[in-house]
Amino acid sequence: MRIAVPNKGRLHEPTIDLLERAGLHLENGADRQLYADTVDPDVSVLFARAADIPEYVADGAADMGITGYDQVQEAQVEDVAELLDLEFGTCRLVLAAPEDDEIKTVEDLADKTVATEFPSITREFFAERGLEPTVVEVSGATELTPHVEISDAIVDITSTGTTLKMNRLAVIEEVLSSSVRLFARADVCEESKVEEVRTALASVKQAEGKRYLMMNVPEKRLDDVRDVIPGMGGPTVMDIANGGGEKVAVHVVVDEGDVFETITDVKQAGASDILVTEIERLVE
Ligand SMILES: Nc1ncnc2c1ncn2[C@@H]1O[C@H](COP(=O)(O)OP(=O)(O)OP(=O)(O)O)[C@@H](O)[C@H]1O
Ligand SMILES: O=P(O)(O)OC[C@H]1O[C@H](OP(=O)(O)OP(=O)(O)O)[C@H](O)[C@@H]1O
Ligand SMILES: [Mg+2]
Repeated sequence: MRIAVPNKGRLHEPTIDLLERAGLHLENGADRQLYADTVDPDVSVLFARAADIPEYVADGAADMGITGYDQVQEAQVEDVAELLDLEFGTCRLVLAAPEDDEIKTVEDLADKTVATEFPSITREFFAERGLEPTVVEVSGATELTPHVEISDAIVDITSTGTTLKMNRLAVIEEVLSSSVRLFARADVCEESKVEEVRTALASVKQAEGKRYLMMNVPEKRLDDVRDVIPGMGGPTVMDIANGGGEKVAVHVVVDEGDVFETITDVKQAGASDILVTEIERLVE
């Protein structure tokens, strides 16, 4: 089973980090190498450009892929299925034109020129409105093109909006909203290794923003503590070895945002020896 992952750019690091946290530690994958092994002898990694990954998965160069939803849509590949939203690389593809221009609506672009790194998505966006502007494909610095008379408007990625602002461009409409996805070729989706990888990555996402709380509670106060715990599926209660049967250990998973309040509440309810730890993975 081979997973295609971004070889550079802003998605590279977070993707490798995610694989590592999922337990798929990379081996022999020094910089600039095309392939890397993982600790799992049945899983290897292929490094590729973010834009090429959907094609590689569809063609069989890899079986699974991790890249932006925008790239998957642009590649127009058939027979690949999305398995998981990895919730990073969050951005929007937007149609934008110079702030001081007379172009204010999608319709204003009917006979105009739009520059983009995403020609398929752009053509489809306009076609849905019965419009067919000239679409010019560029491979970067799209935001400059309206200012050098290559285009009247652009379809490009924005997240903070800084680049658009710097180039005095205003959003006309959102074309697509994107984040990084895990996907696989349809013919391998049912394979157990694919499900294993999906579960491992999902478990990392599940654990994000969660904390594990452990505490000791006098048995007679257990109900009071239980009442103030917001955790998932209720706490786990265990006898403490040599605890004389008077105290029990309570373990619970809570949202990070609830930790502060929960500690105060359980303490008041009689808990002591409270420990808070991070969770690496959580398989529900
Ligand atoms: N500003 C951004 N904020 C969040 N996600 C982004 C942003 N820019 C790009 N992305 C996401 O990252 C993907 C890859 O973009 P990136 O800029 O890393 O590569 P690239 O410039 O296409 O790669 P290359 O350098 O190989 O041409 C995009 O398709 C999109 O999904
Ligand atoms: O809304 P913002 O936060 O300003 O982000 C938008 C910018 O981010 C991306 O470029 P990137 O930084 O990846 O550079 P690139 O053009 O070299 O890909 C994208 O192409 C935009 O130019
Ligand atoms: Mg980029």
